[in-house]
Amino acid sequence: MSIEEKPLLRLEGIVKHFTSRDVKQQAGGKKSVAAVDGVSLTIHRNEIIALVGESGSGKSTLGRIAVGLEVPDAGKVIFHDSEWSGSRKQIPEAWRGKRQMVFQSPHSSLNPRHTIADSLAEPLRLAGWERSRTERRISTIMEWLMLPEKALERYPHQFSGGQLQRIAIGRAIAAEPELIVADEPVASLDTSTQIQILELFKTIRQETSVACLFITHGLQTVRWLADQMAVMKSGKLVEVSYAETFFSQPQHPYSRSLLEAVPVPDPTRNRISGDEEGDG
Ligand SMILES: Nc1ncnc2c1ncn2[C@@H]1O[C@H](COP(=O)(O)OP(=O)(O)OP(=O)(O)O)[C@@H](O)[C@H]1O
Repeated sequence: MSIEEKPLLRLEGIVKHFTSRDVKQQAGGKKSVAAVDGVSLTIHRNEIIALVGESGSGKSTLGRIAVGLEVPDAGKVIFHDSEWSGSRKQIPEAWRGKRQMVFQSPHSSLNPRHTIADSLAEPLRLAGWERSRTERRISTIMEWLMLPEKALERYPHQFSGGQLQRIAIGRAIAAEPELIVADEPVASLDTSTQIQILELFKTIRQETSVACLFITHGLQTVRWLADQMAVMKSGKLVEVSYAETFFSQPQHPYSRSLLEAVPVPDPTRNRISGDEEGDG
């Protein structure tokens, strides 16, 4: 895979504070925690960056800022050549639908009363796609998800957790976004199901030019998926390295401690073939 030189998204000096209720009560005044504290990060088309770090280090907040779900207190979000640092209402119209989020729970993005066909078609309808193009796109996505066409008429409760997460990812990529932020998309799944989701991200990368910021606690999860590893600690980015370098020669002491704490198996030895969940 070749990564184009021109950045797709640049985060520059991003700062985000939250007022902590606990701190406020203890100190009797208004205090805040810096969830993100001066972070700059660049992502290119077709690139997968894994964002790792301990719980509370600011990964989700940075991801939410990258897709426009959270407004930074300071810093700039630059998408292609246009820049945003204001309120959510001021997000440039041309950015609409170009950045999508995948959440840990697929239930956050799938309506239990909608069929899978409706859930996949909705973003395309909002983007103004015509019917025949919509149908072709949905067929393609179902192939990537490895689900049969007949699954389109079913409802979320008729699928396993892993299948639902694949469908939620399919919905996120349906209208051809340029960036996906996936926030712990495999955290609640068993190992073989996790591998299926990671395989799906690989397929999406092969078939499209979408970039992905993949937030995870699990270093072993992203070893064979990520191009770059970005490591957050206490709201700051302490290392951004190519994955190969990161796993062989981590630069920052915190990266080394993360690697020491987690066994990193060779995923090719655990790879499964086929879909253990059947066709739903
Ligand atoms: N809406 C909010 N209101 C108040 N504090 C928040 C809010 N969102 C995040 N925080 C705080 O900001 C800090 C960073 O949180 P964030 O969820 O971004 O970290 P994280 O690295 O994604 O953690 P995790 O891996 O546990 O999801 C934490 O101290 C968290 O409690």
